[in-house]
Amino acid sequence: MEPRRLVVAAAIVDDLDEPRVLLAARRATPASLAGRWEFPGGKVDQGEDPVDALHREIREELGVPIALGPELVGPDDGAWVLTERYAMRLWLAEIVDGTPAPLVEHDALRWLGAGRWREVPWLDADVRIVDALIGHVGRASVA
Ligand SMILES: Nc1nc2c([nH]c(=O)n2[C@H]2C[C@H](O)[C@@H](COP(=O)(O)OP(=O)(O)OP(=O)(O)O)O2)c(=O)[nH]1
Repeated sequence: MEPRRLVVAAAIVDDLDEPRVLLAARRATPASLAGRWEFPGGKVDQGEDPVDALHREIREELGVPIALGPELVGPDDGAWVLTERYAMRLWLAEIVDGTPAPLVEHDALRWLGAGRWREVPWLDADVRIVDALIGHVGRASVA
């Protein structure tokens, strides 16, 4: 079987030192995923460094530069298996400059406030990752 293709994504928060608000993005494509929410990001190109790929994807999708915080290390060799075809690595991040916009692939962005991080219909594979993120951030105010 082919190894899973690596996807990289960002859990963009208002403040890396004290995260309270999380940015979720609603997929516009493909039809099978449209209307579900995810962490912005995308596939790592052949030979591309994963961190470089993440900065590139966020620039393309949201139009803003980000600074990365810690990685939310997953249980599958450090990654989070999404499907038979994809596994994802996820970093906490904050926006360095500007206002994000749903430029491609997404048709809405939403800042989820404290206590509301589960309140959108995340992609199936993301539900346990959101739970882990809440545990990692580890404050009652976001749980
Ligand atoms: N970006 C992202 N993809 C996710 C998440 N959860 C999840 O199951 N996926 C799936 C959806 C897609 O099948 C795959 C990532 O593909 P993508 O469409 O975001 O990749 P891309 O931006 O490079 O798109 P493309 O130009 O290659 O079509 O991973 C998530 O939180 N963020």
